[in-house]
Amino acid sequence: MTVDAVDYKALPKIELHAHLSGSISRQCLHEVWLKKKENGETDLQDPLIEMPLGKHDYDLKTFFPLFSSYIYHLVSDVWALRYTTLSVLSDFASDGVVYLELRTTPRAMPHAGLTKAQYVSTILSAIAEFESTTTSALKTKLILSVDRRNTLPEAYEVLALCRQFSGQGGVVGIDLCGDPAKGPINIFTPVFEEARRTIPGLGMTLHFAEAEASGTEEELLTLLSWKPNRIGHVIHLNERIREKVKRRGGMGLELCLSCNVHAGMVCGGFESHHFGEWWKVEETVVVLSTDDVGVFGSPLSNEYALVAKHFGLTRADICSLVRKGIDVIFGGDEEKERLRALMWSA
Ligand SMILES: CNc1ncnc2c1ncn2[C@@H]1O[C@H](COP(=O)(O)O)[C@@H](O)[C@H]1O
Repeated sequence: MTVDAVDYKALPKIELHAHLSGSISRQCLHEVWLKKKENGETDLQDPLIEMPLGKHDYDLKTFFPLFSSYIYHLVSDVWALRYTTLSVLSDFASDGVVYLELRTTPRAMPHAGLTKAQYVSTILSAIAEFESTTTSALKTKLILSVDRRNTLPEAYEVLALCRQFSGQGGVVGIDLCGDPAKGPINIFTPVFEEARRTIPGLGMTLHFAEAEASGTEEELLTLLSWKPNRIGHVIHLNERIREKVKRRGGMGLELCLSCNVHAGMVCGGFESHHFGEWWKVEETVVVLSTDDVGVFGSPLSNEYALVAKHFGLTRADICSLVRKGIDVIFGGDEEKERLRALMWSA
């Protein structure tokens, strides 16, 4: 059978690197805007004008302000948070995602009287609502992100929320994300070390070598010293760091092709993407991810189609790639069993 015969949407897939606010479709943002406009609650421009359909070429300079100066002003109350979360879940489910680890930076919404803990519990309630009211196979867990722009006390707040909502609560991991031009990140060492030491079963994933500025050997050695289970993007690393990543054994690599290509984070287009270098490396586990499907416009099914096209993966390669990802999820052994039963073996 040729690779063209794979139905990438129907292929049961796992998504491990998706930022909640960046995964909201423009149509959904437009619906939120319409309601706020009707209620006289916003002066913002229509999302379909601010972020026209088909525009995906945000680079690292234009990308981060999109959140702080636009999306966060639209998703600014419990109603919008619940509405957009349900829409994101529904989009992943319709794309054939059966297991999702959604990540988000806890955000208080003072005008709506929402604390960071209520932000997290609103999202967890939306996940529970989605799972109890649809027939979809999608199961979703949450990862809480520390932003590189955070202060140390803010990072400790994220840690406290991980503690509060981990276990049966639905939070399965902690992340470091945000603008790679901001730093240094070594101020967060005690937070991530404490997460590792004191919250049993909490996974750790870190944005790693995303840009030249965040790819210094000093930063990458610090990040590796926190002992992450997974790292994201993995672009600007030298041979020594590459060897260390391999030597760690079983490290998950969350690779986001469309994001990296559209944002100009890699040179040479899809066929030069470092997926080509990593996917056959036995010591690591590559997991294709969307990062911000609302911004970059490529659903996970398309990411699989892209690697098949640009790197010649066969149907068997695709099935084995997607199944291998199960080993590095944070959702526990029972979930791994469910996924092994669901995933196609070839
Ligand atoms: C290029 N890829 C990326 N690199 C680093 N951080 C990223 C990111 N994509 C998204 N974020 C982080 O996620 C936040 C939005 O989602 P949440 O409000 O947390 O759900 C952004 O503000 C940014 O800090």
